[in-house]
Amino acid sequence: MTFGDKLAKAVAAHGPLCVGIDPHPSLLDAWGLSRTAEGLERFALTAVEAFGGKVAMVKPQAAFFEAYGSRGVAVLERVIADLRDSGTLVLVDAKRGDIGSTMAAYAEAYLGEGSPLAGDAVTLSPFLGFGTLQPALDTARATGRGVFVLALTSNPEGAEVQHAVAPDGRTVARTIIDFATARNSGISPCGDVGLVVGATIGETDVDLSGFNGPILAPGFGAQGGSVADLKRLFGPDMRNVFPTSSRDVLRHGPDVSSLVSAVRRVQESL
Ligand SMILES: O=C(O)c1cc(=O)[nH]c(=O)n1[C@@H]1O[C@H](COP(=O)(O)O)[C@@H](O)[C@H]1O
Repeated sequence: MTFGDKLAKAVAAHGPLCVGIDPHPSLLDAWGLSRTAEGLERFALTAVEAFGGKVAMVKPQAAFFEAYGSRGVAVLERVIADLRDSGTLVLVDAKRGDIGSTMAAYAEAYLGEGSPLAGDAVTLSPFLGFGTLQPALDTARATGRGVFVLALTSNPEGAEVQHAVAPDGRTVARTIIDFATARNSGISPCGDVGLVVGATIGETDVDLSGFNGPILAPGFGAQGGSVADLKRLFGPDMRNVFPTSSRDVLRHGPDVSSLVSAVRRVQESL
């Protein structure tokens, strides 16, 4: 199965929502958990219980696990394994990007067959040059996994880099979109190179109509992005758009049924 096949199956079963597992220290406090690896584990496994098998994709944010060292990384490995067992796609949000030779090692860690940190996809940063991501694109293609490449991020600072104009007259974001479009060309039902386009980017004239891949839309929920923003940015059918929300769902924990209800409400709103 290609990554596009997996996405299509997941969307048909659950709709396009992605939910983030971002164990912010303040959320551990709010859930009555300690800011320790044990607290992290309880938080993350509660989220897995609530979201596994109920949404198309779950996005654990790696840094919140790495903050607890090797024990936190072990929790991330368990989260990835348990979610995959539940049939939910896992997008590991590690935002990797490095020179090509080192990128091959990141590719093996997050996309390699049998790696304990490999989910179904990983987020990548292309700001060392899109070409440096090639080892990850190749590993993803070979293992039926996917990547989501930052293009127009949800944070206000993103524009200073992403709207900058290259000597050929294209913006940096346009260049990234064009590379991703070329890589996905001709693949059905959609390519394995996704883009990250924030729900909060406001008015933009960036044309995504030729892009044949999934789009992750963060900024939806806690950062202010709404369903109306998604429709304005991506059109009414929102084909292959995966809005992702972390805090706005997680704040309903630790009660599993409250978390599930929050997910259901967001799914209905979409
Ligand atoms: O790649 C991402 O996931 C990402 C890209 C981006 O442009 N903006 C963005 O917020 N994210 C991530 O999406 C999540 C948003 O969390 P909430 O604002 O709590 O919904 C965090 O894990 C961010 O790291």
